[in-house]
Amino acid sequence: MSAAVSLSNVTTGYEHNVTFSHVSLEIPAGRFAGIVGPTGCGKTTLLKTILGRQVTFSGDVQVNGSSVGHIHPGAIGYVPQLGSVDWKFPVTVKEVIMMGLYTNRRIWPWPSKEESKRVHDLADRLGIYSCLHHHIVHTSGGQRQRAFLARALINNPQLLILDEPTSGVDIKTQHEILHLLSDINGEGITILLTTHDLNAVASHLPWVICFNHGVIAEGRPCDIFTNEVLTKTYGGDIVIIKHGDYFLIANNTPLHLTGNSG
Ligand SMILES: Nc1ncnc2c1ncn2[C@@H]1O[C@H](COP(=O)(O)OP(=O)(O)OP(=O)(O)O)[C@@H](O)[C@H]1O
Repeated sequence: MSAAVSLSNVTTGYEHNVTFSHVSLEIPAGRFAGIVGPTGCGKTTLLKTILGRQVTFSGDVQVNGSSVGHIHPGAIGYVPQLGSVDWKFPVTVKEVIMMGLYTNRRIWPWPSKEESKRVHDLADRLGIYSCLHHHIVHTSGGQRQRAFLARALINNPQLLILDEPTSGVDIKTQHEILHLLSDINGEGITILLTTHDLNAVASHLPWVICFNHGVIAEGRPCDIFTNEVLTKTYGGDIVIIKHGDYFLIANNTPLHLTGNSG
């Protein structure tokens, strides 16, 4: 497999603070990988580095064999953390999807017939056709995630990057989103996402990268999710419950349930 993403000795951060240094990482084309690690460990910064939106202090970042500064804006689809989106902005689901078309620095703002068809086809495929004309504020977390996924896919990217696509939705919607991403990956699109949900990674993703200001380990979840690696990544308090081929990762902090006895 050729590399969809290649980081060589990359150091980056904000002003004088280094977020990670001398990171080297290769994502082969066609991979479906999840990046996990504690809050503030640099996962979003890593994604922004791959997107070419993060100033690097040193090192080299390549996407599909080209330096990240030289790739076509539509070549990477990006779904940001939806927690950072201003939902009061008056747009419909259809307008959110169409925003993806404007990366092409076009002058004419209206979609062509062919682009309109693409918007409708994608909405249909992602299960949001019926809410295309709904204001985004009136949609559910799962529908918003799908709308932004459609926006990211509208230019037929080879690489799809998602920042916490499973946060803020219920377990069923999480599974649906991960199934959908797995289908999209099956069509040959490389997918890289971040998540805090280790169990979702364990059950849906073929590859995991444990990150904490650098790559701690990477591999198949069944090989990588060990006490040793998770302790190195999170600093402890993680237990892994194994049952046959299945495993469950839990926080070791005792849970004190308060009763209603008053
Ligand atoms: N724009 C910014 N300016 C200054 N520091 C920043 C900025 N964005 C992030 N940081 C800092 O860089 C570090 C890494 O942040 P980053 O958002 O990459 O972590 P993360 O692993 O994605 O966190 P989370 O899981 O909470 O989303 C943190 O210490 C954060 O405070």
